[in-house]
Amino acid sequence: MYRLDYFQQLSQRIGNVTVREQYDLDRHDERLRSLFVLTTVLALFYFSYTFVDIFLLRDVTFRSVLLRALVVGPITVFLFFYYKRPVSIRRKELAGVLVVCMGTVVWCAVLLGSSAPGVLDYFYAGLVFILVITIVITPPFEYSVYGSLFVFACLYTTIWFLEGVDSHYILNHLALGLPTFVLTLIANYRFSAESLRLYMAKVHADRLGETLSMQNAELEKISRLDPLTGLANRRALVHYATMLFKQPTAHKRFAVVIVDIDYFKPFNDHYGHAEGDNCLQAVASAIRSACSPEDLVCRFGGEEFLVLHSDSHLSAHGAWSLAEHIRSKVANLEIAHQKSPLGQVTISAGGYTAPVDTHTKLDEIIIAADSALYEAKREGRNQVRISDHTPVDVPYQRRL
Ligand SMILES: Nc1nc2c(ncn2[C@@H]2O[C@H](COP(=O)(O)OP(=O)(O)OP(=O)(O)O)[C@@H](O)[C@H]2O)c(=O)[nH]1
Repeated sequence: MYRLDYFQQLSQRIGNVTVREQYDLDRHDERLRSLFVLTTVLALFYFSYTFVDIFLLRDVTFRSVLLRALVVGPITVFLFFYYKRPVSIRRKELAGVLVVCMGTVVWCAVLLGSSAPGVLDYFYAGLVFILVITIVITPPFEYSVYGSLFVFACLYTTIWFLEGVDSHYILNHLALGLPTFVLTLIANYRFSAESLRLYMAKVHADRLGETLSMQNAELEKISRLDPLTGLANRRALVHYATMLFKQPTAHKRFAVVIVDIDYFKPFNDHYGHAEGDNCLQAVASAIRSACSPEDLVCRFGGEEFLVLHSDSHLSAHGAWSLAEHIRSKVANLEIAHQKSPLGQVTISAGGYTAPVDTHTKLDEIIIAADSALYEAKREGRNQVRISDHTPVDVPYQRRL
């Protein structure tokens, strides 16, 4: 039996646990809910049959009431309490099957003492116990097999002791009992295997979903990074600025500083493109180290960088200090540049500072900061300028 596909699948592993353990854990609540409902319905049926006993088997009425009330009743109550205990759903289902087996024994015991003529017709109802164990409760397949085997054995042992039974009756009974036993077990297997297949499909879909969302997060991260310098790119800048300006905190200010490497074309022409790339990387990390971790530092263009800094007490002087700090960090790299009148790689920086406002437009701020940068370039490079003009006044415009 344990070679069946269903069991092989159950013994596979999902991470540290087996499929069986995970399946039981994940579907505990759903299976328990249906156990509660089914047990209630079955108990109602079972106990209402006391009236059938009274009507059909008058000679065993007392026995019927006594056994149901003193044996099956307390066991059923106990079963409901057991369902609430923190044990695996498999055990609860097994407990359900055991109670049905117990109910069968009691039912057979009631019938055994009767000499009423209707008992032989009534005995056919015993097959319902098999239906309950295989199809109604649909416990795990193995419990279904053991449970229905027990019920089958119990019924066909009892049958010999009923009054008025002959071999024709037993054969007739078997003609219905045997197919019921086998076919309902097959139905249980198909149901169990199909539920497991659907569950596994869901597990795979969930896993795929997790992998995809991790990959998406990774792609999202990559799509916001400049591959050469590892800094944020323009896309990240737009995202960050949108978030910053969307929720202005009272009295919060911001500064944008645009940093441009001086005489970078001659550097590239003289030292080559690869050396130009190394220089860009070194300048990028110098800028990053001059800023705080909360600042957005992005590669804005070829040899241009942009810093977006926000601070409640930021003044034009604060923005100037930040830009100046960046300038000196780059100067301290002391990267030789024979084609620059300054003899080494330097930067010029232009900044703009203003209060954070929902009406702030990133392109207007950049125009203002760029205007300051233009001034720093014009005045000899390797220096910083900060503007706090309204951006519309600026004479120099650039594309974003
Ligand atoms: N190595 C390298 N060079 C780049 C990259 N992106 C842009 N550049 C170069 O950067 C140079 C920019 O030169 P310009 O805009 O003329 O500016 P500049 O020579 O620095 O002059 P000023 O800014 O006025 O001091 C060009 O030669 C571009 O080819 C890059 O990713 N790697």
